[in-house]
Amino acid sequence: MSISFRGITFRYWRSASPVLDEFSWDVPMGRTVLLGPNGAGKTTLLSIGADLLRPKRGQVLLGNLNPRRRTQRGQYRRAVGWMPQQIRAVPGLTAREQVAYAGWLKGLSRSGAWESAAQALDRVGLRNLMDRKASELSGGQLRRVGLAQVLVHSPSVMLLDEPSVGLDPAQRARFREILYELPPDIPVVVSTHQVDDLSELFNTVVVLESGKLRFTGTVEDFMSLAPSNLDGRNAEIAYSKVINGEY
Ligand SMILES: Nc1ncnc2c1ncn2[C@@H]1O[C@H](COP(=O)(O)OP(=O)(O)OP(=O)(O)O)[C@@H](O)[C@H]1O
Repeated sequence: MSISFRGITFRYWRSASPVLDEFSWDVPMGRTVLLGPNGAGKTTLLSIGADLLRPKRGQVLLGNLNPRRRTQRGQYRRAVGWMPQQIRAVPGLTAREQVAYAGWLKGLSRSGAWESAAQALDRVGLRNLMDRKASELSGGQLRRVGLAQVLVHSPSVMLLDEPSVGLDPAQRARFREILYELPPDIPVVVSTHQVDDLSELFNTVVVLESGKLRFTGTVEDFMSLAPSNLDGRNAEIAYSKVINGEY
């Protein structure tokens, strides 16, 4: 299912200027990395996609589903997998209960959510900790619970806000594998500041700055903005060129 942002204008309460102004973007299928400086509007954009923030003007559509229509809102939200920057432990729940609860909220049956939670936690490498209270997990482990909360209900679109921050190298590698295993025919948007392994992982690069799309293209197009033979710094150079308007 395709997701698109159409003419979105969004301003935080009491802010002088909008974060997004008449912003439009058709999110491509496959894995897209969303880059951009601090404050560019990445979290705001993804939160609108997850229907957690409501734009003043414009709309976001998932196929024909419009979350502004009350009758379609539930279906829209169930179809979107959203991983926020901060994952909170639900007090009193184990990791498995927390993930199962997320699955149940997204429309799975109780027993389906329970089974699916175990599988999702296994995928993120937390099988042996799934009966531990979520509040007793480390920050990195809790982030993996957050990812499991997305995987548990097999969504039609995934919006992941800085999902690999705080993961140790082995878990970061596992995260890359999970991304790689996702079906190619759903849009997956990953906001990140890490540009080290773009070409292995992503189909599309998007750079957002001051609420505007400064670049959108394939990883090859993006990397070609930097001169060759830079020993792995190509993505950083390409990113700087886009941000400095040098291409
Ligand atoms: N709750 C809020 N109230 C007012 N302004 C906000 C709020 N949240 C974010 N902003 C502002 O909106 C702009 C976009 O913020 P946003 O968090 O979307 O950026 P970002 O690209 O995700 O940044 P980062 O890379 O630091 O996570 C920033 O100028 C920020 O200060």
